[in-house]
Amino acid sequence: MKLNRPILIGITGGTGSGKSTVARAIFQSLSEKNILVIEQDSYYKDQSHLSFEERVKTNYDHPLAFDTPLMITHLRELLQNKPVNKPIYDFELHTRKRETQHIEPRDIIILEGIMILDDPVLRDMMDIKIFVDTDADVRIVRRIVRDIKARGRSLESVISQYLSTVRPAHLQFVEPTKRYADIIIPEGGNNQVAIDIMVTKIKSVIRDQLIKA
Ligand SMILES: Nc1ncnc2c1ncn2[C@@H]1O[C@H](COP(=O)(O)OP(=O)(O)O)[C@@H](O)[C@H]1O
Ligand SMILES: O=c1ccn([C@@H]2O[C@H](COP(=O)(O)O)[C@@H](O)[C@H]2O)c(=O)[nH]1
Repeated sequence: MKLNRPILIGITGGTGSGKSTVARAIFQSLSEKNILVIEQDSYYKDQSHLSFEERVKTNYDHPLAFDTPLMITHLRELLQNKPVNKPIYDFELHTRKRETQHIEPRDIIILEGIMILDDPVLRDMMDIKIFVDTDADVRIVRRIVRDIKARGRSLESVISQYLSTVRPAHLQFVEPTKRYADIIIPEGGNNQVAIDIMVTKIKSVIRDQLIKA
């Protein structure tokens, strides 16, 4: 199948809300496997010019922490069926790796991240916008487990970062973008009814694009 142009689906929500889990569930439920998932996290700014101590102090929940112009450029290229070299982010070192990942364009592109509905240019590029809505207490518990297991953090550092930057920035920048979503999915990946509705909608957007092709 080759679509007239690739479809871009945005999935946002707070940290630990289940964005990646929803992206995976949509991928698994679609028989069409020409899908690419891009994490906004890959586009955190390069901080190799800073010392590790300085990098730890960065507010990673502020829109300015991301290299949004580069992400928009890459998404535009993918939507024009061109390949890109995507940055790779190292969460333990808080900076970009030297190597990049070569990504070929696909018919369906899922972009997931905490701040993807904040930028009006990015919003306008999306065919479907999803907000995964999960209570803050559930999200922080999930984040503690994940950050200790997968991102090399201590319990104290996760709690201190959550209270100083993650929580205030969530209320200021992430939560307000809910108003831009086409659909709000409570509880994320285990909400099979919402996943089925999204898959039906994605199939209808694919059909529209096939008719235009
Ligand atoms: N509905 C759920 N029930 C239980 N655990 C979940 C659920 N959704 C996600 N998780 C777990 O919570 C953690 C964060 O989920 P993830 O999808 O990575 O969130 P996000 O991408 O929004 O940060 C992961 O370890 C994941 O396995
Ligand atoms: O160097 C970094 C970069 C980011 N973070 C935190 O990651 C989350 C976003 O990732 P999710 O997968 O959506 O949870 C964000 O809240 C940042 O605080 C970090 O800790 N260090």
